[in-house]
Amino acid sequence: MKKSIVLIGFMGVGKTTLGKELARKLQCGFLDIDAEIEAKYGMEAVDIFNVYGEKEFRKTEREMIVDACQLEGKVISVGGGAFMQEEIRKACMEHAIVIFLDMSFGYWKERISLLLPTRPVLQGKSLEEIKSLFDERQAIYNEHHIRLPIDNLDVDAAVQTIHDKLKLL
Ligand SMILES: Nc1ncnc2c1ncn2[C@@H]1O[C@H](COP(=O)(O)OP(=O)(O)O)[C@@H](O)[C@H]1O
Ligand SMILES: O=C(O)C1=C[C@@H](OP(=O)(O)O)[C@@H](O)[C@H](O)C1
Ligand SMILES: [Mg+2]
Repeated sequence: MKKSIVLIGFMGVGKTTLGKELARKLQCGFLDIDAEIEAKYGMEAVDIFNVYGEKEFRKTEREMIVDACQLEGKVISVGGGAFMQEEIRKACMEHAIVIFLDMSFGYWKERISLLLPTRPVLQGKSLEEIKSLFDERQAIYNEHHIRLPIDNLDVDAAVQTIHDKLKLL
């Protein structure tokens, strides 16, 4: 596998979880950009947003992803907001294989309580506001090479399906 694989999709759809397992199955390296950003600042994303602001988080996210997506043979999970930046979308689409993990809102909202404490972007928002954000973000995920509908798929099934789709490329 020469090109790296970049997993995109809304917060909490399983990019980090599946990325780790996919890398294990493909026997290649795994990079989670949020974990890299958190390691750089020595704090969690919620605190980076509070202390340095979202603008700084997005700048670091952009620099790291533009570099990482040009590496060979890695599975890379990016944050759900990364594709809002055109520079990131362009670099990933050019250099990597972009896989969109596509979950319906009905299914996603069952996961919300798991996500609230660690996702700064969700904090202080009503369910309607989160639904609007979810709908807005779907447009930015339209740029991808492979779409994986992910409702009802457990981690093993999702990894197997991605593996099968990659073989067809
Ligand atoms: N296929 C799945 N089935 C059930 N729960 C999942 C699945 N994938 C992820 N999760 C759970 O959902 C939450 C968010 O997963 P995570 O991988 O962090 O998503 P993301 O990186 O897209 O934000 C975690 O608590 C994780 O354990
Ligand atoms: O959607 C977003 O704007 C964000 C998603 C998060 O990553 P996950 O998609 O892995 O939760 C993380 O990058 C940060 O909290 C911002
Ligand atoms: Mg993640």
